[in-house]
Amino acid sequence: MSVSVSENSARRDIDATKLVVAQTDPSKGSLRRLWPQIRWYRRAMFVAAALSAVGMLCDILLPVLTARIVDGPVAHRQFGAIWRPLPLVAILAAVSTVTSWIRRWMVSGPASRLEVDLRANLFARLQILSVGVHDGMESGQLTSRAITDMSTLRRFFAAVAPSLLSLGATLWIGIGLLFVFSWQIGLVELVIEVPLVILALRFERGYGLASRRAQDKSGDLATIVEESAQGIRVLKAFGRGPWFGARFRRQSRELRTLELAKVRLAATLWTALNVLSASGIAAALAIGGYLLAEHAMSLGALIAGITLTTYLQWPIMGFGFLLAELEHARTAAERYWEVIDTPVEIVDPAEPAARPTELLGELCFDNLRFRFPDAERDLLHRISLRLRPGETVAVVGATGSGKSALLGLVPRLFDVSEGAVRIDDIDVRALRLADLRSMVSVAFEDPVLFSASVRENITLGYPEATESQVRAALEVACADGFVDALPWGLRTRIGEQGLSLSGGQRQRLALARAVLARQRHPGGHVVVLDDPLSALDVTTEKQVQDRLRAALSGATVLLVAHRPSTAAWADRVAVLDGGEIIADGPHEELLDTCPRYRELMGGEITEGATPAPAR
Ligand SMILES: Nc1ncnc2c1ncn2[C@@H]1O[C@H](COP(=O)(O)OP(=O)(O)OP(=O)(O)O)[C@@H](O)[C@H]1O
Repeated sequence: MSVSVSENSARRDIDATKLVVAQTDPSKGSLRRLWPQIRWYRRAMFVAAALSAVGMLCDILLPVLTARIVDGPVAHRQFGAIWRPLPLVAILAAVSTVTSWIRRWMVSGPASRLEVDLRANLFARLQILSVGVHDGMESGQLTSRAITDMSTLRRFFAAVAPSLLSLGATLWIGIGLLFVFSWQIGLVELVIEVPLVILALRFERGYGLASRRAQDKSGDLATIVEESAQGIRVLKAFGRGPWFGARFRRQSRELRTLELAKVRLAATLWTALNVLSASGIAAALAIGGYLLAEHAMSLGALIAGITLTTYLQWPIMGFGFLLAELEHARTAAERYWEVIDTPVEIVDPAEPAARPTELLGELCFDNLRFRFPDAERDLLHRISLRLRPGETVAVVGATGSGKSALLGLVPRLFDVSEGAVRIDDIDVRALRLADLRSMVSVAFEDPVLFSASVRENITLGYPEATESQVRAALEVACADGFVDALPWGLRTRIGEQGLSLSGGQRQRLALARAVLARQRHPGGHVVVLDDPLSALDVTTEKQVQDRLRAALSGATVLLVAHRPSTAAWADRVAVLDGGEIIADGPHEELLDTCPRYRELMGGEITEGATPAPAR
């Protein structure tokens, strides 16, 4: 795969992500850390909260008007005057309805944009995280973070956060009004707030934990679905569909248990809130009835007090629902930050070296040592190898000897632990990643294709390639024949990971992609090929090799070879054994002089083949 993709946009995204991390303080709560990122959205959120509060206030003022009517025209039997406050009642009802509509309409656009922005941020971060970090991440977890968690955050900022703000305001204004009508009823409602706050705090802790477990589990479930879709051939061939199905059912049942635990917690809270608000209404009725009997309260005030207490039932109950949503959002934000906070190990240097104006393509591995971050010992050590500009060198070694890792050091998929990889005498770590990757084209043994057209897949490293350049690259990879035979030729969309193509066809498209990326830089260029012809039959391999030689003329090529035919094609072969290069020379010469090489090339077995030593 060529890695010189959309360099400018990648650079922009990287910078944007750095900014996000710099602006946030990891010691703060996960939702509070989003505050600087949603600066542009805050106004919409506060306006939405204000509109929501206005709507609720209108609803609260209705009982006040009712009290006026009862204590005024009704008490004084002036029935003709009853109609006078009615337009005001209609206006309050209309304002409540209209503000609710405007709030939804106004906030939906910005909230969706916020979701898109956060998702883009997450994706940009994933793009710059190193291959090693990706190796340790489950694809389903990433999918659920990028899709479900971001939707949860949108819902939170669009509806939950404004409602929480307005609900708090409504509760306090409602209680204040209650005090106006009757301090006794107001006091009852105020006392109810104390257990409410205690309940909310306890619920928050328990529900937050349950919500985190459930969201993680749903990521695990997504991973199983993705793995089963990608590995459907293996599962069918080995008849292991039922086994995978049982795994899926087990995880589903675990998710159900976690979700039920959440429901139980929420149900307990809602029941407690119900009891609290019903107790409030009962107490208000008892106190109000007593005061009315004692002539210490008017009938209008009693009606207003009871209606207000009943109305405040909704904010109290709604509080429970909003708290649950708040916990979902907090968990979603936590999972978002986990990705954003993952350290980026492979980054641009602070002061990058200039890209050589005329690249010669000399590639040098300078006494390097390499160990995977989570590994206990070095995979490669004392590696020194120099490729002259335009030279083709094959790396041959036993399976697992570190050939792919060695190749991955060139475009900085991994970084050396010691020593250096240099191109034209410049340490690859001194170059901007985008510059480096535009100087290096890569094709892997396991070709990755995307669910896009054949053309889009091939031009990944050179989107502006002309039709004739694309055709030339296809011809080099001997892929023109089968591509022409596809229903829509180059425009044919291939399935996810190119699964509708054979292994050899996919490999040839990946090779065409690397060849095309090389054409973008006609001068010196470095091409890294990780055994890209392994799935081809011998005749096609020979044909591709002949064409590759012409197409890659002038480029420095480092390739992994397993077969003698591929090794013989190179100018020189480096034999990797026990983490070191034990021999280096032309294929024929090494066959004569290096027993280990003979063995690797399928000759006689020699004694003392060395595994990578412990370091
Ligand atoms: N991200 C990683 N973290 C730790 N170890 C890894 C990682 N990736 C690969 N390895 C290990 O490093 C060793 C070398 O892997 P590498 O893919 O470079 O071998 P290779 O020589 O290319 O093998 P093959 O010929 O089978 O493709 C293997 O033992 C592998 O398990």
